[in-house]
Amino acid sequence: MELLSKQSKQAFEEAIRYIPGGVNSPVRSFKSIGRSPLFFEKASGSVLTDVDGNDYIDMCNSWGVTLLGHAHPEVTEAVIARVQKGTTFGAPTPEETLLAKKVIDMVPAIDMVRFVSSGTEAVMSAVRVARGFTGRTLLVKFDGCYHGHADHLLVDAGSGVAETGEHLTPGVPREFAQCTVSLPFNDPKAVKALFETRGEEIAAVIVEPVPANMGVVPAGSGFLQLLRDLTTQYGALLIFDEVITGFRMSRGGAGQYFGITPDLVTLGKIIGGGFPVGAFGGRRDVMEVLAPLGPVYQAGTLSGNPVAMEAGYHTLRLLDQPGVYEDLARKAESFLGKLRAIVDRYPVTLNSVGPMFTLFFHKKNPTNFEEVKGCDFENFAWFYRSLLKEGVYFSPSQYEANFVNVAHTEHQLRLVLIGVQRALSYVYGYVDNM
Ligand SMILES: Cc1ncc(COP(=O)(O)O)c(C=O)c1O
Ligand SMILES: N[C@H](C=O)CCC(=O)O
Repeated sequence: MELLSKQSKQAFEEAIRYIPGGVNSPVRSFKSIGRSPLFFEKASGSVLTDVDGNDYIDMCNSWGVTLLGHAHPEVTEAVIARVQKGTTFGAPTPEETLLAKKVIDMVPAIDMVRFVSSGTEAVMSAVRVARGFTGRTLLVKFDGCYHGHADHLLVDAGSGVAETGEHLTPGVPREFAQCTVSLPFNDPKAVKALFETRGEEIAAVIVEPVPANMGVVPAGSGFLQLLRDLTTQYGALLIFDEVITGFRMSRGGAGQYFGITPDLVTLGKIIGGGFPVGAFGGRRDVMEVLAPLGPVYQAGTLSGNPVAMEAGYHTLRLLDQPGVYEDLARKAESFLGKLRAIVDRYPVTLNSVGPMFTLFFHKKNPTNFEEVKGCDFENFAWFYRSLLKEGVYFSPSQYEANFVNVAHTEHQLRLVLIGVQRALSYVYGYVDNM
């Protein structure tokens, strides 16, 4: 059965004439899926509607943004009211302090916070702060983790960079990349060896506490604690990149979930309530190096934009109602248990932490980037195309995560399970539905 996507195809043909590859961020091009991308018209709750009028249950959630579901009425109402009063002033507004107080209240590791306009900016700025604070240069990251597209963070990165198969993207000077060391994830020996030889040069270790940009790959027991211990011992900072895990793994993010307090935290996605927002925060003495208080420069015309702040504040306020995280955890556990039972019948594995998950077309649960690279990408693409026909929208790459959100109903999740079951049976039962 063919998915009716005439309007999406036309929209794509038009877009590629004006926008490189027809998209403004590479993974959404469906390059690794082997078909043209869908173009979307609207979304509500957990249902996306494309320009041909097809509905999909959304497990991509705009790459993890829409934890409350799309177009939550209370967030929408607050945003409309704010827009009517002017959308940007390039000057401070009380909304920024309101959101800052909420973030500091929810995330134990954050004493002070600054807002920017994307996750990339948040990470780029946090790394600068770490270098300014320590007076050191070297940044340690992990293969397959993605921290946005700032030059020195694209070394052996996950997400769309992984699809290129390149160690470093062209356009980044080698000299910049030499300021970053990327180590295999879940390899304590490699981390210890680097600290023993270059510990005094290391400004910071940055890690996704639940890596999601090589698909979801959980940290092994004690790995995050080792990073905490070594950074403390050598006077380096520990940065948790919580652009995905923040306000998702728990009220206080992954730091609180794992009981580890980093020096700096980067945030994005959920914090903007669907608008372009990022944030970085952490220890007061570290954050105080920032201009205008201290010497480390960082700025942004639209930073702290009042509409985005309003959306973010109401999103966090709604997430912070009693029982929200408990209900989400219960729902995710029940769904993922059933999903596991389905995929166990195929040469496919499920990695999950909390409400985040990836189906890997691999017989063994991957524990690092090299193992993810061994997946059967052709079968993933076939599965993905089949799943779209079942009305389910996963993140369109083997190197990405999917999310159970607050808005998913039991019925929708049941339909996802049925869709996955049918899509897998097409792939492995060799039933031709193409
Ligand atoms: C962990 C992580 N850090 C940073 C980023 C960069 O965020 P943005 O795409 O908003 O620039 C992303 C996602 O893109 C991410 O998943
Ligand atoms: N993996 C990225 C974010 O988490 C995907 C978003 C993008 O690159 O457009």
